[in-house]
Amino acid sequence: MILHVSHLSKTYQTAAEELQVLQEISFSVRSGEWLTIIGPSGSGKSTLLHCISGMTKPDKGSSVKYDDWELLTTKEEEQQTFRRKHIGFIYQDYRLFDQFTVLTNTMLPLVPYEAKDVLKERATALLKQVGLGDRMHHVPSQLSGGEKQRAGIARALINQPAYLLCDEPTGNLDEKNRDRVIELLKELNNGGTNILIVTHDKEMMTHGHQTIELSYGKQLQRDGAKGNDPLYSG
Ligand SMILES: Nc1ncnc2c1ncn2[C@@H]1O[C@H](COP(=O)(O)OP(=O)(O)OP(=O)(O)O)[C@@H](O)[C@H]1O
Repeated sequence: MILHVSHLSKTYQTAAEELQVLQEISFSVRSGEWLTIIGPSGSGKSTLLHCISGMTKPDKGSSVKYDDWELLTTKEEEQQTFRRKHIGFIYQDYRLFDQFTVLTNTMLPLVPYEAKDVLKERATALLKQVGLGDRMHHVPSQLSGGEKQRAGIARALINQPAYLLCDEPTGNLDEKNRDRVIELLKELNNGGTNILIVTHDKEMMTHGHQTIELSYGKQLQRDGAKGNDPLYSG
Protein backbone atom coordinates (compact mmCIF):
# COMPACT_ATOMS: atom_id res chain seq x y z
CA MET A 1 0.00 0.00 0.00
CA ILE A 2 1.53 3.33 -1.09
CA LEU A 3 0.97 6.45 0.99
CA HIS A 4 0.76 9.80 -0.80
CA VAL A 5 0.66 12.91 1.32
CA SER A 6 0.20 16.12 -0.64
CA HIS A 7 -0.18 19.78 0.23
CA LEU A 8 -0.90 18.85 3.82
CA SER A 9 -1.39 21.91 6.00
CA LYS A 10 -2.76 22.20 9.51
CA THR A 11 -3.96 25.27 11.36
CA TYR A 12 -5.04 25.04 15.01
CA GLN A 13 -7.65 27.51 16.16
CA THR A 14 -7.01 28.68 19.70
CA ALA A 15 -8.92 31.31 21.65
CA ALA A 16 -6.17 33.83 21.01
CA GLU A 17 -5.02 33.04 17.47
CA GLU A 18 -4.86 30.83 14.42
CA LEU A 19 -1.70 28.76 14.59
CA GLN A 20 -0.49 27.22 11.34
CA VAL A 21 1.74 24.32 12.39
CA LEU A 22 2.11 22.52 9.04
CA GLN A 23 2.51 24.12 5.64
CA GLU A 24 2.15 22.26 2.37
CA ILE A 25 3.88 19.02 3.34
CA SER A 26 4.21 16.50 0.48
CA PHE A 27 5.88 13.09 0.29
CA SER A 28 5.19 9.49 -0.64
CA VAL A 29 6.00 6.25 1.14
CA ARG A 30 6.34 3.21 -1.07
CA SER A 31 5.40 -0.29 0.05
CA GLY A 32 7.85 -1.57 2.65
CA GLU A 33 9.51 1.81 3.24
CA TRP A 34 10.63 3.33 6.54
CA LEU A 35 10.27 7.11 6.75
CA THR A 36 11.91 9.12 9.52
CA ILE A 37 10.48 12.51 10.51
CA ILE A 38 12.82 14.87 12.35
CA GLY A 39 12.78 18.47 13.49
CA PRO A 40 12.92 20.54 16.66
CA SER A 41 10.30 20.47 19.38
CA GLY A 42 7.09 22.14 18.26
CA SER A 43 7.84 21.85 14.54
CA GLY A 44 4.70 19.82 13.86
CA LYS A 45 5.99 16.24 13.79
CA SER A 46 3.29 14.71 16.03
CA THR A 47 0.61 16.73 14.26
CA LEU A 48 1.80 15.32 10.93
CA LEU A 49 1.56 11.72 12.19
CA HIS A 50 -1.91 12.35 13.61
CA CYS A 51 -3.06 13.86 10.29
CA ILE A 52 -1.72 10.87 8.35
CA SER A 53 -3.81 8.55 10.52
CA GLY A 54 -6.89 10.77 10.17
CA MET A 55 -7.09 11.34 13.94
CA THR A 56 -6.46 15.04 13.41
CA LYS A 57 -8.20 16.78 10.55
CA PRO A 58 -5.86 18.88 8.40
CA ASP A 59 -6.84 22.04 6.51
CA LYS A 60 -8.89 22.02 3.32
CA GLY A 61 -6.79 21.23 0.25
CA SER A 62 -4.71 18.61 2.09
CA SER A 63 -4.63 15.07 0.75
CA VAL A 64 -3.69 11.75 2.41
CA LYS A 65 -4.10 8.81 0.05
CA TYR A 66 -3.47 5.15 0.72
CA ASP A 67 -3.07 3.79 -2.82
CA ASP A 68 -5.91 5.60 -4.61
CA TRP A 69 -8.12 5.91 -1.54
CA GLU A 70 -8.46 9.40 -0.09
CA LEU A 71 -8.64 9.16 3.68
CA LEU A 72 -9.59 12.75 4.43
CA THR A 73 -12.87 12.91 2.55
CA THR A 74 -14.04 9.52 3.84
CA LYS A 75 -16.70 9.23 6.55
CA GLU A 76 -15.39 9.00 10.12
CA GLU A 77 -16.72 5.47 10.55
CA GLU A 78 -14.81 4.23 7.49
CA GLN A 79 -11.68 6.01 8.69
CA GLN A 80 -11.97 4.18 12.02
CA THR A 81 -12.33 0.84 10.23
CA PHE A 82 -9.29 1.65 8.12
CA ARG A 83 -7.25 2.53 11.22
CA ARG A 84 -8.35 -0.61 13.01
CA LYS A 85 -7.30 -2.80 10.08
CA HIS A 86 -4.19 -1.12 8.77
CA ILE A 87 -2.70 1.38 11.20
CA GLY A 88 -0.82 0.97 14.45
CA PHE A 89 -0.02 4.11 16.44
CA ILE A 90 2.62 4.40 19.15
CA TYR A 91 1.76 7.52 21.14
CA GLN A 92 4.37 9.76 22.70
CA ASP A 93 2.22 9.92 25.87
CA TYR A 94 1.34 6.15 25.82
CA ARG A 95 -2.47 6.58 26.20
CA LEU A 96 -2.95 3.44 28.25
CA PHE A 97 -6.10 2.95 30.31
CA ASP A 98 -5.33 2.85 34.02
CA GLN A 99 -8.35 0.71 34.90
CA PHE A 100 -7.11 -2.20 32.77
CA THR A 101 -4.09 -4.49 33.00
CA VAL A 102 -1.26 -4.24 30.50
CA LEU A 103 -2.55 -7.42 28.83
CA THR A 104 -6.08 -6.02 28.43
CA ASN A 105 -4.72 -2.67 27.23
CA THR A 106 -2.80 -4.51 24.53
CA MET A 107 -5.86 -6.48 23.42
CA LEU A 108 -8.25 -3.55 23.67
CA PRO A 109 -8.19 -2.12 20.10
CA LEU A 110 -9.55 -5.42 18.73
CA VAL A 111 -11.61 -6.72 21.66
CA PRO A 112 -15.01 -6.43 19.98
CA TYR A 113 -13.69 -7.61 16.63
CA GLU A 114 -11.64 -10.77 17.18
CA ALA A 115 -11.88 -13.94 19.28
CA LYS A 116 -10.63 -13.28 22.80
CA ASP A 117 -8.37 -16.33 23.03
CA VAL A 118 -6.65 -15.46 19.73
CA LEU A 119 -6.13 -11.89 20.92
CA LYS A 120 -4.84 -13.02 24.29
CA GLU A 121 -2.27 -15.27 22.69
CA ARG A 122 -1.14 -12.52 20.31
CA ALA A 123 -0.98 -9.89 23.05
CA THR A 124 1.01 -12.23 25.32
CA ALA A 125 3.55 -12.91 22.55
CA LEU A 126 3.89 -9.17 21.79
CA LEU A 127 4.37 -8.27 25.44
CA LYS A 128 7.07 -10.92 25.76
CA GLN A 129 8.69 -9.53 22.61
CA VAL A 130 8.97 -6.05 24.17
CA GLY A 131 10.26 -7.49 27.45
CA LEU A 132 7.08 -7.17 29.50
CA GLY A 133 6.33 -10.86 29.97
CA ASP A 134 6.46 -10.38 33.74
CA ARG A 135 4.34 -7.20 33.82
CA MET A 136 1.24 -8.34 31.90
CA HIS A 137 -1.05 -8.35 34.91
CA HIS A 138 0.07 -5.00 36.27
CA VAL A 139 -1.95 -1.85 35.65
CA PRO A 140 -0.19 1.08 33.92
CA SER A 141 0.18 3.10 37.16
CA GLN A 142 2.42 0.28 38.45
CA LEU A 143 4.80 0.62 35.48
CA SER A 144 7.83 2.81 34.85
CA GLY A 145 7.75 5.29 31.95
CA GLY A 146 9.84 2.97 29.77
CA GLU A 147 7.57 0.01 30.57
CA LYS A 148 4.49 2.05 29.64
CA GLN A 149 6.16 3.01 26.39
CA ARG A 150 6.83 -0.66 25.60
CA ALA A 151 3.23 -1.58 26.49
CA GLY A 152 2.11 1.11 24.02
CA ILE A 153 4.33 -0.47 21.37
CA ALA A 154 2.81 -3.93 21.95
CA ARG A 155 -0.71 -2.48 21.71
CA ALA A 156 0.13 -0.72 18.43
CA LEU A 157 1.09 -4.08 16.93
CA ILE A 158 -2.00 -6.06 17.96
CA ASN A 159 -3.70 -5.56 14.56
CA GLN A 160 -0.53 -6.48 12.63
CA PRO A 161 -0.68 -3.10 10.87
CA ALA A 162 0.51 -2.34 7.35
CA TYR A 163 1.50 1.13 8.61
CA LEU A 164 3.12 1.61 11.98
CA LEU A 165 3.15 5.28 13.01
CA CYS A 166 5.59 5.85 15.86
CA ASP A 167 5.77 9.07 17.85
CA GLU A 168 9.07 9.05 19.73
CA PRO A 169 8.88 5.33 20.54
CA THR A 170 12.26 5.27 22.28
CA GLY A 171 12.02 8.60 24.11
CA ASN A 172 11.87 7.00 27.57
CA LEU A 173 13.95 3.90 27.04
CA ASP A 174 17.43 3.01 28.23
CA GLU A 175 19.97 1.87 25.65
CA LYS A 176 19.18 -1.85 26.00
CA ASN A 177 15.45 -1.37 25.51
CA ARG A 178 15.99 1.24 22.79
CA ASP A 179 18.09 -1.30 20.87
CA ARG A 180 15.43 -3.95 21.44
CA VAL A 181 12.79 -1.63 19.92
CA ILE A 182 15.04 -0.78 16.97
CA GLU A 183 15.54 -4.50 16.30
CA LEU A 184 11.77 -5.08 16.51
CA LEU A 185 11.06 -2.23 14.07
CA LYS A 186 13.72 -3.53 11.68
CA GLU A 187 12.23 -7.00 11.84
CA LEU A 188 8.73 -5.64 11.15
CA ASN A 189 10.02 -3.50 8.30
CA ASN A 190 11.87 -6.48 6.77
CA GLY A 191 8.55 -8.33 6.91
CA GLY A 192 6.91 -5.55 4.87
CA THR A 193 5.48 -3.23 7.55
CA ASN A 194 5.76 0.44 6.61
CA ILE A 195 7.30 2.48 9.39
CA LEU A 196 6.77 6.22 9.87
CA ILE A 197 8.72 7.38 12.85
CA VAL A 198 9.15 10.68 14.65
CA THR A 199 12.40 10.64 16.57
CA HIS A 200 15.06 12.76 18.24
CA ASP A 201 17.22 9.66 18.76
CA LYS A 202 20.40 9.84 16.68
CA GLU A 203 20.84 6.06 16.61
CA MET A 204 17.26 5.63 15.40
CA MET A 205 17.87 8.23 12.66
CA THR A 206 20.51 6.02 11.05
CA HIS A 207 17.81 3.49 10.09
CA GLY A 208 15.21 3.82 7.39
CA HIS A 209 15.01 4.71 3.73
CA GLN A 210 13.82 8.27 3.65
CA THR A 211 13.87 11.29 5.96
CA ILE A 212 11.92 14.50 6.06
CA GLU A 213 12.84 17.39 8.28
CA LEU A 214 10.35 19.93 9.57
CA SER A 215 11.16 23.42 10.78
CA TYR A 216 8.35 25.65 12.01
CA GLY A 217 5.92 23.48 10.05
CA LYS A 218 7.81 23.70 6.77
CA GLN A 219 9.41 20.75 5.05
CA LEU A 220 13.14 21.43 4.84
CA GLN A 221 14.52 18.50 2.98
CA ARG A 222 13.86 15.14 1.59
CA ASP A 223 16.69 12.70 1.09
CA GLY A 224 17.83 9.12 1.13
CA ALA A 225 19.13 7.04 4.02
CA LYS A 226 19.71 9.12 7.15
CA GLY A 227 22.99 7.37 7.76
CA ASN A 228 24.47 9.38 4.88
CA ASP A 229 23.30 12.72 6.18
CA PRO A 230 26.29 14.76 7.37
CA LEU A 231 23.97 16.82 9.59
CA TYR A 232 23.46 13.85 11.88
CA SER A 233 26.75 12.03 11.62
CA GLY A 234 27.68 12.71 15.16
N1 LIG B 1 -4.64 20.90 19.83
C1 LIG B 1 -3.80 21.94 19.67
N2 LIG B 1 -4.25 23.21 19.70
C2 LIG B 1 -3.40 24.25 19.52
N3 LIG B 1 -2.08 24.12 19.27
C3 LIG B 1 -1.58 22.88 19.24
C4 LIG B 1 -2.40 21.73 19.42
N4 LIG B 1 -1.62 20.61 19.31
C5 LIG B 1 -0.36 21.07 19.07
N5 LIG B 1 -0.33 22.41 19.02
C6 LIG B 1 0.85 23.26 18.75
O1 LIG B 1 1.33 22.90 17.47
C7 LIG B 1 2.76 22.94 17.44
C8 LIG B 1 3.29 21.62 16.91
O2 LIG B 1 3.03 20.60 17.89
P1 LIG B 1 3.51 19.09 17.68
O3 LIG B 1 3.15 18.35 18.90
O4 LIG B 1 3.02 18.60 16.37
O5 LIG B 1 5.10 19.32 17.59
P2 LIG B 1 6.29 18.27 17.65
O6 LIG B 1 7.25 18.65 16.55
O7 LIG B 1 5.77 16.88 17.62
O8 LIG B 1 6.94 18.59 19.07
P3 LIG B 1 7.74 17.63 20.12
O9 LIG B 1 9.03 17.22 19.44
O10 LIG B 1 7.99 18.57 21.27
O11 LIG B 1 6.86 16.48 20.48
C9 LIG B 1 3.21 23.28 18.86
O12 LIG B 1 3.56 24.65 18.89
C10 LIG B 1 2.00 23.00 19.72
O13 LIG B 1 1.95 23.90 20.80
